[in-house]
Amino acid sequence: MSVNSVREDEVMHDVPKTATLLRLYRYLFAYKKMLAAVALLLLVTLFITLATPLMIELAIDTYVANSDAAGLCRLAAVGLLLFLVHMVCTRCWMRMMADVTNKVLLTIRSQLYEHIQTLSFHFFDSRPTGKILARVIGDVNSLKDVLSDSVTKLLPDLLTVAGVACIMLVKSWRLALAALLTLPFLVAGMFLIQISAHKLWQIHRKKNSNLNAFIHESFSGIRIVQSFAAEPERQQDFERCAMEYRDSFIDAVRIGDTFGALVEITWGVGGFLLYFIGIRIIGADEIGIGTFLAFSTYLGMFWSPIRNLSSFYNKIVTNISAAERIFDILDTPAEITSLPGSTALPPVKGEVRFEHVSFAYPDEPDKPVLENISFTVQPGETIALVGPTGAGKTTIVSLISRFYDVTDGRICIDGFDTRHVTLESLRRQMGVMTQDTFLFTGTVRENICYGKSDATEEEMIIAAKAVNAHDFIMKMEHGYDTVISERSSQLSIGQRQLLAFARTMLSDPRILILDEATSSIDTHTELLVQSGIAAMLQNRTSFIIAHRLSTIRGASRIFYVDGKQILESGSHEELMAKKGAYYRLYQSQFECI
Ligand SMILES: Nc1ncnc2c1ncn2[C@@H]1O[C@H](COP(=O)(O)OP(=O)(O)OP(=O)(O)O)[C@@H](O)[C@H]1O
Repeated sequence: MSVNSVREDEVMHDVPKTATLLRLYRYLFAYKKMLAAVALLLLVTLFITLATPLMIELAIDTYVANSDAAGLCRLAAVGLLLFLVHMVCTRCWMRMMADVTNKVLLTIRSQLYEHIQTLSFHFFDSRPTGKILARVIGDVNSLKDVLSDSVTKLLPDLLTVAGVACIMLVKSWRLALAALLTLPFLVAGMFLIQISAHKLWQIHRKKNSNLNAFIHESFSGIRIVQSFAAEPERQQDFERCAMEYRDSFIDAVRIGDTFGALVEITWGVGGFLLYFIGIRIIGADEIGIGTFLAFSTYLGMFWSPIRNLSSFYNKIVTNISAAERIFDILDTPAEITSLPGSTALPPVKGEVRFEHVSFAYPDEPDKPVLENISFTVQPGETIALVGPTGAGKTTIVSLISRFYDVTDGRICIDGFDTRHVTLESLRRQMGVMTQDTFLFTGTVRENICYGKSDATEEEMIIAAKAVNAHDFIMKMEHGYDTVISERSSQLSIGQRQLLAFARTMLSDPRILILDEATSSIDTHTELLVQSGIAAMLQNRTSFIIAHRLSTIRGASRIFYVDGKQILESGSHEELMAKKGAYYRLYQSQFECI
């Protein structure tokens, strides 16, 4: 199976940067009215900013030159008023933009989460969970600045540059051209730099993802790490991942920094050309001192937004790879979905029929795990699946819940092809319990009612009593309101299983799939678990990957799975009498129990 590991960089499809950017901006355009208001406020502030040097020019060349104190005071009053308007407008657009940006991030994150939930097991099988976390959390966060700066910096800076250039051209086209002569060099330089910068930021995002995955994996498996005293090795691996992360960051930042240097150089040369051409070629006497002063201020006003634009461009190059990674997941098709025209599966009795089913995992289509399997299980039957490890027992039960689609043949529940009924209606009638009993952080009550949130107190207690969970729950500090954590170290393995049984019992599935845990638990809990299982099996069709002797013997039929087939099927007595593969397995494994 090709699995992307914590040590391996993810493979991404190349998507044009402009396409990614436009797709990102579509989220912003959903807030057109707010953006229009922000743009209006920005225009007001821009107008005031652009008018300031003209007011200075007016003050010096007219009022100061003519010693007009009254005129100067009137101009100062107008200046103060404009300053206040500028301040209020700035506060308003900043708030509105922060609001829009946060709403967009929430939308993207929700879409990601919703989409990832629909993805098949194949998606989760093929990458570490930490890499998924990196996309939902880190990558989404890094879009924040791009989104907000696109409106608050890009728009005013572009308008400022255009406005200043126009004013400069109108006032003295020769001075303006002299000052802006270096601009084409800047644009060409930035284009060249961004090619390598984008690649380096893509690498950095992948290293960030590896580090996330490593940390997630290490702490999820901390018990194994500690029990093998493997902390030093893990530490070394961590340092390697962290160093790769750091180095990739330094490489990317270094090249990103050249954007700034390029702007400073072109700005400096532009300034020199302004003074050189202004004084030496045009002649200082042709230009008034006020005009020269205004021009110098405009030069700063022109290059300062250019510097902002270059750092914004740098930000886009830095973060576009995060957007690419987000859209990469959003574009991953949900392989297992309700097909168009699917109808809801009506409440079933529980007949399960495999018709010539073959199956290969999506990553290894040439290696079939099951070949041409056919059987029918009647409602209420208990089927024990046994066989050597890797034979395909888990695969068979995964196909019943449609966690994967069959490669060939079909699976019917009460005569309905599982691919032609809605996924929700199918899975709502199934109870799947794996060996790894997963409990959510929350109260015991929330965990039991997970599949049936509207269950009454009485229903919940009946379910817990039926599987022998009630007594130990009542002994817990707060009974059903005791908070347990995902790992719930305060619960034994057997108790965790009993809680999971109660959860399944309450949801009352017509078809139960149970991967029996082999873990050893104390004799008393073992007895409770056994009778819990017996209670769950009543009145429903059950498939159990069986390890317990009591389950195997009590099953209606046993399927011995091996060589991609169900080699033998029948009751315990029938298969023992046959003296075949099941008999040998039983002799070798179970006689010693
Ligand atoms: N997600 C997967 N992708 C690719 N191959 C897989 C996947 N899961 C299992 N396999 C392969 O399919 C085969 C059957 O696996 P399966 O888990 O069904 O066996 P099993 O009989 O349940 O084994 P065990 O008793 O050890 O749990 C094995 O060869 C296994 O390597």
